[in-house]
Amino acid sequence: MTDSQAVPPPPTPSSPYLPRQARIFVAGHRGLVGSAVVRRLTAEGHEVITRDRAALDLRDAAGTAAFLADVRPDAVVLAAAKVGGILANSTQPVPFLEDNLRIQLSVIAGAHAAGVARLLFLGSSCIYPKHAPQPIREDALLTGPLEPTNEPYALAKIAGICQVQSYRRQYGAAYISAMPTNLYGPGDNFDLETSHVLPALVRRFHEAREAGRDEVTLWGSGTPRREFLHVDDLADACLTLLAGYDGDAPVNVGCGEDLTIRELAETVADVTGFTGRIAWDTGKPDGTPRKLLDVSKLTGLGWRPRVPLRDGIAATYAWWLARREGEGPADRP
Ligand SMILES: NC(=O)C1=CN([C@@H]2O[C@H](COP(=O)(O)OP(=O)(O)OC[C@H]3O[C@@H](n4cnc5c(N)ncnc54)[C@H](OP(=O)(O)O)[C@@H]3O)[C@@H](O)[C@H]2O)C=CC1
Ligand SMILES: C[C@H]1O[C@H](OP(=O)(O)OP(=O)(O)OC[C@H]2O[C@@H](n3cnc4c(=O)[nH]c(N)nc43)[C@H](O)[C@@H]2O)[C@@H](O)[C@@H](O)C1=O
Repeated sequence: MTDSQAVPPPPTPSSPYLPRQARIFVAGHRGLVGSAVVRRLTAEGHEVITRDRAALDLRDAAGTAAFLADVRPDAVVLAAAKVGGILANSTQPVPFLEDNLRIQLSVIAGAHAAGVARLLFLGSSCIYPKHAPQPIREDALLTGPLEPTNEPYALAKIAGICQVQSYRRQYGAAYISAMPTNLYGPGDNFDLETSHVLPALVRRFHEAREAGRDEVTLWGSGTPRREFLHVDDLADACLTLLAGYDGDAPVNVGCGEDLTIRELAETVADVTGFTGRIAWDTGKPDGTPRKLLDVSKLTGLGWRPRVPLRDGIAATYAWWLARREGEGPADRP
């Protein structure tokens, strides 16, 4: 059990930006982030509106605008996106660029046309330059070249920030952007080809132990540093921002600490009970060397991360095992 499950976060005070009775459309509600945001908003007593992708493809601007005009939510959380780890980003640049641009255009423009007063757009820490000074402040945006493995995705996200800022500037819309670091938790993608590193490691070590293998090969050199935030902490941050932030600049969301991929691997091996050797396939990309976020803007609003990394990994491992036993293959559709 994670800390956040054991002790519920304090209720967010009712705010002019997000009244207690606000009806909120969460785009991407089946994903890692969207499902956590739905849990958190529901716990706060909000009415949450969702649509499955089969009923509404958010790349369809006309369909999305019609849906939003019909439902008229008070607020939108845009957590729908084409998302994946370093390999998926490298091998599928077209949907990482185009799907994300199209989803953002549909949802943000559709929300404004429907009179939606409040919107939170989720970007990613990969928007910052590859060699940005660490920890990375929000004003590092557009100060240098991007990391090539996820440049199409990063450019789509930068366009999303600019779109939000443009609606603020031209129409005075109270739309805002958050830039989360690498996330993990229940609801994550455990497909080894498309996932991020943390769920991939959980699965690799578990399956190696189960099969009695004494070596696991991971990607890259193990030297890049990453910051990992539990998705329940991210959901709390989304509430903090929706209730208390109305600025032009995106706001970083991270835990303020990072570690090497090798250190992460050792922790995950320990949690999953794998005692064999860890090998590194240096033919696979490392990606950006480091992307630790400066989170002083968010902590200045009173938010704090609550889930320690090791506890969060153990809870995520338990979630994946339970889901696997209950529902067959752990991969998402
Ligand atoms: N995971 C991470 O480490 C990080 C994530 N983020 C950001 O957080 C947000 C959410 O990411 P995350 O939850 O991890 O991603 P997931 O892949 O877990 O979830 C994405 C969601 O978007 C939905 N979606 C994708 N395309 C469409 C579409 N065309 N129409 C309708 N729905 C669609 C998916 O639907 P379906 O379930 O049907 O596939 C899914 O529910 C993204 O903006 C991402 O950039 C930022 C930093 C790190
Ligand atoms: C959130 C962020 O996520 C992506 O960036 P990333 O942080 O580089 O992504 P990642 O989690 O996939 O990898 C982190 C590190 O881990 C190493 N690594 C080792 N072994 C495995 C492994 O088995 N799988 C994966 N995926 N990585 C591995 C891997 O080589 C890399 O050095 C962006 O594309 C973009 O989508 C984005 O915004």
